[in-house]
Amino acid sequence: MATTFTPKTTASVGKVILSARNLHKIFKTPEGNDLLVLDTINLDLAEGEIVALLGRSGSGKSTLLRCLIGLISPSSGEVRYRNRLVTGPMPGMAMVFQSFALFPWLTVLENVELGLEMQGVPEGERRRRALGAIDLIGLDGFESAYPKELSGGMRQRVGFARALVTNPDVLLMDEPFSALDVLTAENLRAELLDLWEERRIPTRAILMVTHNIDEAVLMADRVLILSSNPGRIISSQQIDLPRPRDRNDPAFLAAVETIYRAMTTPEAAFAGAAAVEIDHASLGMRLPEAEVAQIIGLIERVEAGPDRGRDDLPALVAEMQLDADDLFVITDAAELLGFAQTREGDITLLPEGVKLARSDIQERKVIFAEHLMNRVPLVAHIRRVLATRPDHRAPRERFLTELEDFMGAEEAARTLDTAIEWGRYAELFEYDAREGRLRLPENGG
Ligand SMILES: Nc1ncnc2c1ncn2[C@@H]1O[C@H](COP(=O)(O)OP(=O)(O)OP(=O)(O)O)[C@@H](O)[C@H]1O
Repeated sequence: MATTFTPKTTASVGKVILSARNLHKIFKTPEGNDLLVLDTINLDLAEGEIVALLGRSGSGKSTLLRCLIGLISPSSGEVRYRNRLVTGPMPGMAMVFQSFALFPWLTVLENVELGLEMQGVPEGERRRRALGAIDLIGLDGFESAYPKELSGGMRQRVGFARALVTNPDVLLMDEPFSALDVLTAENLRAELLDLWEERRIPTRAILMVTHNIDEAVLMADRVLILSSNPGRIISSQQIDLPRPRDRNDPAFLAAVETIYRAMTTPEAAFAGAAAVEIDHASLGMRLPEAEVAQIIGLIERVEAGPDRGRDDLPALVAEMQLDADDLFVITDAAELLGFAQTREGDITLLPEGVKLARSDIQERKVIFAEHLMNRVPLVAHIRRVLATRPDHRAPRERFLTELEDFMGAEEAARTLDTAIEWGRYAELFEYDAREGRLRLPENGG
């Protein structure tokens, strides 16, 4: 990483429109334990700016957007929109969702009108404004179509039209382009930026959640990075590049590298990577959902690469045609397992990673097993429980229930499935998916 992006301090932004002060959000796990998801969030969204919010999966980005727009209340702290306390959805703010969130039984026009219906706008005006929004977002001719007749890109246009029809002062977007194919996403991004630049929409500030570093640098004036477990804002980078931005411009590439660096600090990386002691509390460590084949594939690729054992993450993303976020899941796993380290936007293999890359299949399993037992308390715990049972078997549910003390049900299932995949590969235990039962291997493993 040779070039360094030096953020300029000239932000042509106006007064604060939306702010969060000392915001905390705690969820209850099904077992009734507290899960701190957002910790002391202080955030200002000012007039004239597009802000992108980046963070690992599960860091709390969607939760933060939902608190900001008043869909859920913070556990403590406050959100203010134009200095008024936000206690529920209010006119002036609108949201675009990743999943489009359209009603399948309503036409395009009816879906778009819905935003206004909820605000009590009379029917005639509703129709007029909905047709205007449909026209603005390039959906004319599709007014009477149903969502199932539309492509993903057209559906998301409906999602945008439904938000824009309310003339939002603040637009919040939760990964609005991530479910679209590359070209469609690029096209919609450019159109939204045109509407914004040419002031064809009254929107004065945009906050967008994204997984995509390139997209953040392409669109945003400022990029915020949220850490995981709990989510804290750990970095704010100004992107003062003229628009339209050119991805090949060295300043653009330098900005991308700066964000990669910020995303590979220990705080940004997957929380739990440092928790290696086997105690009950660290059972609650979420595992990055990477498959063994992906972890080993990455390690082999880095070991065989031009720099033998070190590589640049943006270059890997480009070469492997992955989203940065998908790559981070794999690098987080490699880091957690003690095979590699990511710093300053680079991945470097540790000696054990090099050894793994150079070993044959059987040796790899042994190395993997050793690292799992030493560094993943959940795997060691499963082994221990199986070893102490007379029949050396235990249902998956038994561990799931235990994990749900620490995290939400979905997260618990994902973490357990990851531990099972890793442990099976390492031949530490076997799993019968049909019976939902784990057991020690016949030979004791
Ligand atoms: N209603 C809820 N009850 C309990 N836990 C929840 C709830 N909503 C979210 N969580 C938990 O809060 C954490 C943050 O979730 P959130 O969806 O905000 O993350 P995210 O950064 O948006 O993730 P992604 O990028 O994968 O969409 C996760 O651990 C999730 O399981």
